[in-house]
Amino acid sequence: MTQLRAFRQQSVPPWRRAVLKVGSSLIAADGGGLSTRYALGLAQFIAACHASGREIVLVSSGAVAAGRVLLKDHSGEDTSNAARQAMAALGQTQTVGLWQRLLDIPLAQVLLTHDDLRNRRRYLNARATLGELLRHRVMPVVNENDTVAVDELTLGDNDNLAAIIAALVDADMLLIATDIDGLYTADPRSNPDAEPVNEVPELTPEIMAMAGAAGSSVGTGGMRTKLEAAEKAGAAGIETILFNGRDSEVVSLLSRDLLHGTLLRTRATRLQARKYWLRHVPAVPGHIEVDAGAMRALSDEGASLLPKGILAAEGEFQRGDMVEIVGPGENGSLQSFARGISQYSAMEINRIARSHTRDIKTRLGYSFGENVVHRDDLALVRELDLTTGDI
Ligand SMILES: Nc1ncnc2c1ncn2[C@@H]1O[C@H](COP(=O)(O)OP(=O)(O)O)[C@@H](O)[C@H]1O
Ligand SMILES: N[C@@H](CCC(=O)OP(=O)(O)O)C(=O)O
Repeated sequence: MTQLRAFRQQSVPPWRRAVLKVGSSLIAADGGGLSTRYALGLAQFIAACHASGREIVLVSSGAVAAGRVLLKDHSGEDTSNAARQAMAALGQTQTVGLWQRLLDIPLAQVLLTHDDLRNRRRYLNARATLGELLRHRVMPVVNENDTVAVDELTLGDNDNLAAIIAALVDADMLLIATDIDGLYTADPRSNPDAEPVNEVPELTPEIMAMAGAAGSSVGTGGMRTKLEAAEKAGAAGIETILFNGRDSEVVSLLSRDLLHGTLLRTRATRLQARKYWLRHVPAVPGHIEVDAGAMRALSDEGASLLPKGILAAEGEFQRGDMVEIVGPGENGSLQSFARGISQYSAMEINRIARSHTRDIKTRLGYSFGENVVHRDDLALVRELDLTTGDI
């Protein structure tokens, strides 16, 4: 490749929690299995972030590339799904092992499929688990659950998964480390005149058209899936950074919040995006009725809804459903003043209504946490009226 124009230096917007996606092209050199060559610099970056109190969820590819080398004698050039899935299963332990060797931080393996995240109950469970891990300062290392996710394995799309995880954990930033300096106006491997794109204020069809396929033999999605990921993250109000994880100087500057790469901005703020989403997810028939104290706490104090203030649940909704929250209105009537995602089904709520949070476990035999509706999953009707939806 001829010498391309360099990316200029710019500041990284402030962040505290980020999802870092590391592609196969970084932890598995072409065809040679796993290598610490580039992973080491990225691990140092992670360690520096961790030491400064920041939180990172690592989405690491590389399982297939790692497993391929180990299965070589058996599979040869076998590219059937089953063979690739076997490679992924074999390579996954190696991938997490590699990160654990390089990092003095406890790591937790999390394998997910897109299907898991489309299912609202599993989505809540995954969110709770990741939240709990981060609270304990453990770094989750996420990959697709390739054993069951044939679609993902065919498409090889950890970029999009990373964006969904970023929204799931309410990250401030999506960091995508790859084998190229950033986005160019065209794939530089076939267009030597391609120009660097330092900043994308908004993802337009013209920008999307710049993306080509994967450049290396181990990478799968190419620039296209990275831009799709940025679009998804952007819709959740999260900005994306693309940078070259092979360039030790670039990685080390990133620890000092200096970027040589592409910053993909979003016009939506996280709050706007969340309220927009809360407004547009259809509510199921049914509601949670709360007392005047809970209504005040939710409306005026920004509190989450606890069982103590709940009088009853109506309808047959399930954990993860969006429901109306009603409280005392004029002349003894009920007034709908908020909507939110319920952590408990209607049946469960009726068993824990009026009780103290510490009694949830005794009453149900299990607990999904103290909040029946978490503040982040709740929007007041008056806020929804103010939201224009124009984001
Ligand atoms: N417009 C573009 N700008 C930069 N890279 C591009 C572009 N279009 C296609 N690419 C290719 O995308 C590759 C990165 O994607 P990929 O190989 O899937 O990496 P990873 O394993 O990190 O996911 C680059 O090496 C490059 O060849
Ligand atoms: N889940 C698979 C591949 C996922 C994938 O998206 O790969 P990449 O394009 O290198 O990020 C693996 O770990 O090998």
